[in-house]
Amino acid sequence: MTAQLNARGDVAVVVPAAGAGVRLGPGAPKALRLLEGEPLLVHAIRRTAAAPSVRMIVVAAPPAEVEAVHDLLAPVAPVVVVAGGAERQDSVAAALAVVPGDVGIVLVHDAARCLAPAELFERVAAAVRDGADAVIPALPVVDTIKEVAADGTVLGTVDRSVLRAVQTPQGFRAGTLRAAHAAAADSHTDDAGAVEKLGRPVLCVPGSDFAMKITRPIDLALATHLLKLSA
Ligand SMILES: Nc1ccn([C@@H]2O[C@H](COP(=O)(O)OP(=O)(O)OP(=O)(O)O)[C@@H](O)[C@H]2O)c(=O)n1
Ligand SMILES: C[C@](O)(CO)[C@H](O)COP(=O)(O)O
Repeated sequence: MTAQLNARGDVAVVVPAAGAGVRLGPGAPKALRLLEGEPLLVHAIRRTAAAPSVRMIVVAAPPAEVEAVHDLLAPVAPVVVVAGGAERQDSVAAALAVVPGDVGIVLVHDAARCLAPAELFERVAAAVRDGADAVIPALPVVDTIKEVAADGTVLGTVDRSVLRAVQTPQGFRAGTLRAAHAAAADSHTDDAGAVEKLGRPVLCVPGSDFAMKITRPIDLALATHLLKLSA
């Protein structure tokens, strides 16, 4: 595997970037849409590659865009590009399959969270290095949360003090992530969810407002502003 960033790094980052971006509206696959003139994926990989612990990056791209993504990212950082799958977890599994066996820590990071700073990668990796099997960045929930029936009737108010909004990069001992993916029978929206199903503990560390996920059109507007703050 030649696409090595920092030979002394102990972390591989898997970047699922094969989603369509349906909630963003019609257009190119989401990772290739532009934020201030550059694709989201370029913003994401630039920040990922700036984290000193990162030895290699594997991107799962839309299958029709593998060559184009390789060419796009070549000037940004050395990366391996594989074809993603139908669901996010299929894309993660495809990228994880090419991570060499001697890499001890794997981080999974959404291309859609393209402004997550290098410090966040380091915080998550450090917590895994310190002994946690699985680590997720998370923020407190700021709204009051209601449980609501299909007809709109409120069933109750949830105690938000025990809730967290979860981000990426999520970090894992490589063996734990491989075992979780191998065992995953049903779909999971994040990789920590698959680890939870193994019965293994998952640890939260503080997240970052800059790691917001670009999902809806308004998120692009918010990210444009955040990009100016982070530049
Ligand atoms: N089959 C898929 C679906 C999603 N992803 C990636 O997983 C991350 C989180 O997914 P999300 O933000 O929900 O992206 P989309 O699936 O593209 O969004 P939508 O549901 O609106 O189509 C994104 O970086 C996306 O590219 C992926 O690699 N492969
Ligand atoms: C992995 C994730 O970004 C953590 O919040 C999220 O679960 C992705 O979910 P999506 O439904 O694919 O956007």
